[in-house]
Amino acid sequence: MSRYVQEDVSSEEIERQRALYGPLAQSVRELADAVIRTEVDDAEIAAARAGIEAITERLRERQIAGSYGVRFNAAGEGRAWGNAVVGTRNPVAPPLKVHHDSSGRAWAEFHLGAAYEGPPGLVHGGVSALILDQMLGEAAGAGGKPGMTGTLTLRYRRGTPLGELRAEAHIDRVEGVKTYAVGHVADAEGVTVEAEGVFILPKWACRALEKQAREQQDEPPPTRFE
Ligand SMILES: CCCCCCCC/C=C\CCCCCCCC(=O)SCCNC(=O)CCNC(=O)[C@H](O)C(C)(C)COP(=O)(O)OP(=O)(O)OC[C@H]1O[C@@H](n2cnc3c(N)ncnc32)[C@H](O)[C@@H]1OP(=O)(O)O
Repeated sequence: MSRYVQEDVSSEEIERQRALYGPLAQSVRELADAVIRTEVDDAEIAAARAGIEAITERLRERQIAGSYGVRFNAAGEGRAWGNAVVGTRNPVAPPLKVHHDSSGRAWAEFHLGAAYEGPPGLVHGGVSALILDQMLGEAAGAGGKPGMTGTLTLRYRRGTPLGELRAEAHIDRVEGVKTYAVGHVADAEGVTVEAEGVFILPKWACRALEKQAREQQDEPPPTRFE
């Protein structure tokens, strides 16, 4: 089943939901950080666990079947709120607020805390790959050619400290359905991880985009999601 969902919701309703679910996810991020770092006594841990399980049960009373997917409204606004990097509703996502320009550039400033640790005090290499996968994909989408990651190559130049970071990406070149993008993660001292990747507009999406273009004539299809 496709997780690209067309929903008839207004921009106002999207804003209402963002204001509701964004802070909920943020509270759970705080919880994850607190769980890693707490030093309270055993009885407090047991009580906290019971409280958390009760809340989980309340939220489970009504659930989406499956994952959140990507939801579009009639205005072409796309919501990838379950996305592991940018998802407004996903507590696992830092989340990154990605800025774009139409030349195929994407950038974000963000904070990675204790939940993203690999080597002591440093960001897990897989987390850096996760972030760069998204950022290079966002650059490809910003340039008008969204795609699935075909190949992603990383060079870890030095450890990335947990804390305030910046990621950037841009399109290097486009060859048909393949968009080559490059980017990096940096701390205040400079680049820590470099990435290059090829993002491929899948055959099924080519067909969907052609159909959409036929239906909407000159309106460009949505290529970015937040
Ligand atoms: C209504 C609009 C919809 C738009 C939808 C776009 C979706 C993106 C959305 C949102 C962007 C936001 C940002 C997200 C960022 C995160 C992205 C991820 O994490 S993606 C998850 C990880 N990646 C996978 O799971 C891919 C799994 N692989 C596949 O699905 C296919 O293999 C795919 C789509 C990559 C290619 O399949 P084929 O059937 O469409 O095309 P074939 O004919 O095989 O290849 C086309 C060309 O690409 C090359 N190619 C194929 N696979 C390659 C690869 N792995 N590496 C390099 N080149 C590859 C081929 O050699 C061919 O090149 P030649 O035309 O001959 O020059």
